[in-house]
Amino acid sequence: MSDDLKKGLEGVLVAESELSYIDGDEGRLVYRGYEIGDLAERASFEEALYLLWHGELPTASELSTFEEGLAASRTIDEDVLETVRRLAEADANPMAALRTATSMLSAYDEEDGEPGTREEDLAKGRRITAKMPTIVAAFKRMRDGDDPVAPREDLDHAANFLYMLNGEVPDDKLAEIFDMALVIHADHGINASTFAAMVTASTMSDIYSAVTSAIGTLKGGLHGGANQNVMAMLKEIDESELSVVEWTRNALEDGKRIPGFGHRVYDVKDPRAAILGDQSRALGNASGELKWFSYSQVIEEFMDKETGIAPNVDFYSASTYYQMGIPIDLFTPIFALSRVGGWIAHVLEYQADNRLIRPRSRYVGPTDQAFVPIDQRE
Ligand SMILES: CC(=O)SCCNC(=O)CCNC(=O)[C@H](O)C(C)(C)COP(=O)(O)OP(=O)(O)OC[C@H]1O[C@@H](n2cnc3c(N)ncnc32)[C@H](O)[C@@H]1OP(=O)(O)O
Ligand SMILES: O=C([O-])CC(=O)C(=O)O
Repeated sequence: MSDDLKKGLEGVLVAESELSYIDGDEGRLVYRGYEIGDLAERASFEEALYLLWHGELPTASELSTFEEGLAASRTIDEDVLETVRRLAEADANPMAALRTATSMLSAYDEEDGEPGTREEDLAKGRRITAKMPTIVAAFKRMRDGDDPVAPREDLDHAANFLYMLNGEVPDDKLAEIFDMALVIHADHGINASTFAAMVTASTMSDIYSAVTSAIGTLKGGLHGGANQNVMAMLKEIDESELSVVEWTRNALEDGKRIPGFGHRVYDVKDPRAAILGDQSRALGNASGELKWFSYSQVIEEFMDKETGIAPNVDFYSASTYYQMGIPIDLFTPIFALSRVGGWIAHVLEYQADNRLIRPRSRYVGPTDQAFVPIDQRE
C-alpha cells in the first residue's frame, strides 16, 4: 500500500473507460473516437447520448426510435411538479431544486428506483434525462409566476427545453446553438461530478442516487457552477469604472481565481471553449451587441499574457447562454441537463466491473489519549 499522498486524487487512475478521451496537452476531446468538433457540428444531442450509452452512432431508424422513447418520457408526475412549485415559491437555488426534484423522481419511476439490470438502469437513465429539462423549465416559469408549459413530443430535446422555458418554439438557429452546447457538455472523463456518481453507484446504490450525488457535485464553483460566476464577473466588469484589463489585474493581485480559467487536465485552451467562443461571437454579431464576447476576449488575452492560464468550457458558455436570454442561475442546471448523459454512461460502464470506491486518508491526529469522564473535563 503506497503512502504517497495524492491530494485531490490528481493524476490517479481509478478506472478504464471507453467513453471520452482528453488530451490535455493538445486540447483534444473525443467521445468514443469521435472528435468533439465533428460531433458539435454534425451530431444532435440525442445522437451523442446514443453514442455514449450504446457504444456507436445510431442508424436513422435507431435514432428515431431512441428520440421517440426520450420524448415520450418527458412528463413529470403531478407530485413532483407540486414540489417544484414549492421550491420555486421558496426561491430555492435552481441547482438545489433540480437536485431535490430529480431525487424525488425515483418514487414515481414506473419500475421503482432500485438498482436493476443494465437494461433496466439504462431505461431509468433515459427517463431521468428526459425529465430533468421539464423540472428546470417548470421551476423557472413558476418562479416567475407563470404556469409551467407541458413538454411537446414533436420537438427534439434542445428545442423542447427552450419551448418549455419560454412558452414558444425557438427559432432554428437558437435551437441549433443550444443543441450543440448540450452535445459538447455531455461527457468529460472522470470529472468531479461523474466521479461522485461513480462513488455512489459503486456501493451498489441506484442510478437516481448516483445522479443526485452528481448534481450536488456539479453545483460547486470550482466545477459546473463556474459558468454562472463567469457571467457575474462580466456583469461586474460592465458596471465597474475599471477597464476589463484593470479589473482582471486587480482580481489577480487580490489573489482571486478568475472563473472559467484553469483546468485539472488541460494545459491549453479547452476545445469546447473554442467552439462556444465562436457561438458567443456569432450571437453578438447577430444582435449588434458584441460587448460580452469582447470583454471575454480581452480577459482571455490578458490571462494568457499574465498567467498562461487558458479558458475552460465554462468561460464562453456564460456569454453564449446569456445572449440567448437564459437567466444566469440556470446556466449550471443546463450543464446538468447535458452531463446527465455522461453520468449515466460512466455509472453503467463502471458497474459492469464494479469495485467499491474507497480511498484512504493518512491519519495525522493524536493517538493514545486517555479517556476523561465528562464531569472531570475542563
Ligand atoms: C466544467 C469544469 O469543471 S471546468 C473548471 C471550472 N472551474 C473554474 O473555472 C474555477 C476557476 N478555476 C480553478 O479554480 C482551477 O483552475 C481548477 C479548480 C478548475 C483546477 O484547479 P487545479 O487543477 O487544482 O489547479 P491549481 O489549483 O493547482 O492551479 C495551478 C495554479 O494556477 C492558478 N490558477 C488556476 N486556476 C486559476 C484561475 N481560474 N485564476 C487564477 N489563477 C488560477 C492557481 O492559483 C495555481 O497557482 P499557484 O501554483 O501559483 O498556486
Ligand atoms: O473535467 C473536469 O475536471 C471538468 C470539466 O471540464 C468538465 O467536467 O467538463
